[in-house]
Amino acid sequence: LEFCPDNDCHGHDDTSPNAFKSRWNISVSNLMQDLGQFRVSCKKLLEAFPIDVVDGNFARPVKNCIFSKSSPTPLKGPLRLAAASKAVMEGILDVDVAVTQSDDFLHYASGGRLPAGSVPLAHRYGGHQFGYWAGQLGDGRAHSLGQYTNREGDVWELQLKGSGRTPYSRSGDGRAVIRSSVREFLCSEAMHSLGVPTSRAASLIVSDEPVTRDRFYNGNVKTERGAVVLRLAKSWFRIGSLEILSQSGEIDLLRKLLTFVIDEHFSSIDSDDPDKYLVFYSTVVNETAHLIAQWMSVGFAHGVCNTDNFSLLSITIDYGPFGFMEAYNPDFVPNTSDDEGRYGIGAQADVGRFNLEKLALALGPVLSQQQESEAKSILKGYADIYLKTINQLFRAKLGLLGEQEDDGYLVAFLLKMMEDTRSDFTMTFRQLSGVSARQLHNRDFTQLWALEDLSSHKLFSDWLSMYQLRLLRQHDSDVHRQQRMKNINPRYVLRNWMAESAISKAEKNDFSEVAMLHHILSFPFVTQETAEEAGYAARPPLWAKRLKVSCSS
Ligand SMILES: Nc1ncnc2c1ncn2[C@@H]1O[C@H](COP(=O)(O)OP(=O)(O)OP(=O)(O)O)[C@@H](O)[C@H]1O
Repeated sequence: LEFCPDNDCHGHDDTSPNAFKSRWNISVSNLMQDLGQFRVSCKKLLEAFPIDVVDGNFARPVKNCIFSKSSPTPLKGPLRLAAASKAVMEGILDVDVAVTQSDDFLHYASGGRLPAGSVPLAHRYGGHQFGYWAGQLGDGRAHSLGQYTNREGDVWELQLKGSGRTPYSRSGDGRAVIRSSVREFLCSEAMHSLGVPTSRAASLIVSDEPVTRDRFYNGNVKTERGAVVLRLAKSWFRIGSLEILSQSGEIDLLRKLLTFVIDEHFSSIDSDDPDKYLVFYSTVVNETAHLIAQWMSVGFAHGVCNTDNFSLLSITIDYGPFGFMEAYNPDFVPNTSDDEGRYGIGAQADVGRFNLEKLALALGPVLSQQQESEAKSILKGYADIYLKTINQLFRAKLGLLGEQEDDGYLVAFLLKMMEDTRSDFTMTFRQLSGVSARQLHNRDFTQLWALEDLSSHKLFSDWLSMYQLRLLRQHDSDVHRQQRMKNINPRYVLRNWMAESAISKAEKNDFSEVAMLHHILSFPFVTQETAEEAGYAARPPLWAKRLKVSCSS
């Protein structure tokens, strides 16, 4: 409810700037209304690191730098604003969201014009992809515009994604299509509202520029259209940012980057501590375990957990072929590109450990032998941190207070029944949040479709008796339990079919459904009339089963 003053918010359809202003009753006096005043700085990044200044965005191997200077290639017009996040524009960038309606904004947010102070940069990184070292990757279609320090004093790094070739584009065209850009815009904002650490998205601009993609890698090449997302994060550095320096023996630069990241983003680490890299490692291990547990608690499968997509700040980055699990299935794979299920939902915690092992290897050259062995012990603790966190999160999802001996069993029992009955992950927890003790007692699940599915399990009554007993033992009011549960079990997540429906309209320049989803998913815990009418909490439509998500973007 962060940005909505109306506690009973049932969604709002009118997303025009005037409607925004009257609805939120905001004062725009201290928000920038003229984009000419918006200023970023690249000073810190330019001063901290050697920069590759070779001119031109031609693909090449790059050495001894962290960034290359690289200018965006403006999207070919006509340009259209497909979506803007008021929360990001006003809450982070101090800019009145009404300016997104201007012609100027279309150019600033798609690479045609640069904000004051910007020296656009492409970041050099590498990574392990699907288990193997892939060598130099880097921002092949993203440009960092610079850092913005907002009124709160928070520093955010702005990036355009889909803004043209860079030295890291390899054989790529530097573009992103509407389909994947709508997904990134909607999902990163939705994840924020779910309380999951993530990059943010300010806007989505679409163009008529033709972009060809072989969507399912089957030779069926189609022309789509290019789009650019203006996105931001406190930092875009990834595990792969360190790996490339370590792999290519650039150890001074590795130290420099580590010092920068620690000084800027890990304020609790003492820069004089001889174990600072180890403390840094331990923090990333801890936070990555938490992040993946949070993904699991909302049924989110990232889809491409390569080390170049794992942030050093442990935020979710790179929204590609992700998916929210519907029917509960620990083997759920959100896309058609991962035949082996390497990045299936149930494999994410293990893949997290694999990536953290690669991080430890990348740190190897700056660690003593003793520290390297301590890093190994730290990684051994990862599983415990993950299990402790996930148990906590799932206990909370069931409304349990404190921790009792059989809680783990109660959760595991429920998940097994969900797997057997293929009950919907999101709605099973959500509907459990809404049932009273009396309804539980009477097994009254009328119109609660996910619970009806679940209760078809032959052991459901046994589980329910255990659950009721557990609730009775915690001497909690029914109302409080339900409220707690409703605040953490979302009613709406970005299901693939919802995104697909909005995308097919956006591809015809109708952005109404993107706006509606964006708004609804900003309040995922609040029942909203528009969302109910759209069927977002109903059983997924049959056509949803035929949908496929590809990695091509
Ligand atoms: N169309 C493209 N043109 C140039 N480079 C590309 C293109 N698509 C992907 N790449 C590059 O391939 C690598 C892997 O792509 P991936 O899809 O994981 O990243 P991304 O979505 O482009 O970027 P990010 O992780 O910043 O969101 C990255 O180095 C990326 O920049």
